[in-house]
Amino acid sequence: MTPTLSTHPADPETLAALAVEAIREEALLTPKPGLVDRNGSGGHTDMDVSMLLRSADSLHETFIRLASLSQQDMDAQELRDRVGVLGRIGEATMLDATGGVNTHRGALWTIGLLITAAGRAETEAGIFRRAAALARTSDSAGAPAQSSNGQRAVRAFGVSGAVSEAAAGFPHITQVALPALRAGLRRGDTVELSRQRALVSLIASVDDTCILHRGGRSGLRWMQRAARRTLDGRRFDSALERFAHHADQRRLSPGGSADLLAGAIFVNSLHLPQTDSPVPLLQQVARQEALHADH
Ligand SMILES: CC(C)(COP(=O)(O)OP(=O)(O)OC[C@H]1O[C@@H](n2cnc3c(N)ncnc32)[C@H](O[C@H]2O[C@H](COP(=O)(O)OP(=O)(O)OP(=O)(O)O)[C@@H](O)[C@H]2O)[C@@H]1O)[C@@H](O)C(=O)NCCC(=O)NCCS
Ligand SMILES: Nc1ncnc2[nH]cnc12
Repeated sequence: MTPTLSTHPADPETLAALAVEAIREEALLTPKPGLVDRNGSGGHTDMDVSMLLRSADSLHETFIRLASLSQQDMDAQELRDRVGVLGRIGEATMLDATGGVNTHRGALWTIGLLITAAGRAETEAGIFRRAAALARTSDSAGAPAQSSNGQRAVRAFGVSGAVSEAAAGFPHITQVALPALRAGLRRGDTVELSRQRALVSLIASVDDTCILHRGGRSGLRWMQRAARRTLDGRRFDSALERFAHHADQRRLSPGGSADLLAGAIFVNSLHLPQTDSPVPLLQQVARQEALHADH
């Protein structure tokens, strides 16, 4: 059963359970273009859905420890350094759980920053602001020693990758994924359909270094145009199936968009007020009701 958030500031256990659940829900969402889902391995040869679920579960302890940081007093630099230490332990634990396959490095980065921020922030805007400030603070341990596919793509194509997305306050979550997700739910679409539309909206606009690494600039252009056509077409569900089929065949995988979708699902599950203005009493009551109605 999906965990519920009954108090705020939230307790680390609940936040961690919601974070793991968000990553599991992204993995299970089917169909998805190029990504691992319940239908198969998409454009990948070294992962399947059970590996993704195992990887998500392996991050639970790291998320508890990240969320707990906000309960301790420390300055911004110490907080960033401790997040870095926990993040690297989390990456090693994930790689241990997957036999060395990079399943969720990006998800750990994105949700790791968001969960650290969520331990203290009382609004959604506050979470993104705190997470961005954390991402902009350099880690005293320095940059990761090993050059990644993502870093190579950032250098080769001059795009902004996972680090810049976070430093800018996750604009693709706040301005693309969350609005698409919520518009779908408001229209009465199913949760699954709303998440699929949010994912395809992300694919249409993110400079995803996973796609660039596999397919170069032309691969990214093809994915973004196919995503746009899928959103604009009349039958979203059949267009999505065709998109998924062709992306799988081309082995173009939007791993960055998948991680940002998981981040959006996580933040949405917190049911926090979206802005910093004082929360009207009625809204507080509505939030409590929403939390209880969800489960
Ligand atoms: C700072 C870190 C993020 C590491 O820095 P790095 O520069 O190495 O990061 P990147 O590689 O650039 O990005 C990391 C992952 O972020 C996802 N991503 C890609 N594009 C975007 C984007 N535009 N916005 C947001 N996120 C994005 C992506 O993750 C997914 O892809 C992974 C699979 O990719 P890959 O390894 O290339 O695998 P394959 O395609 O399968 O390879 P082949 O088979 O073809 O060889 C998968 O994990 C998805 O999650 C990027 O990979 C950060 O990690 C770091 O500093 N860590 C240190 C600890 C720390 O401070 N942590 C703090 C928070 S806990
Ligand atoms: N569903 C998925 N398939 C492949 N890589 C991913 N990274 C995060 N989620 C993923």
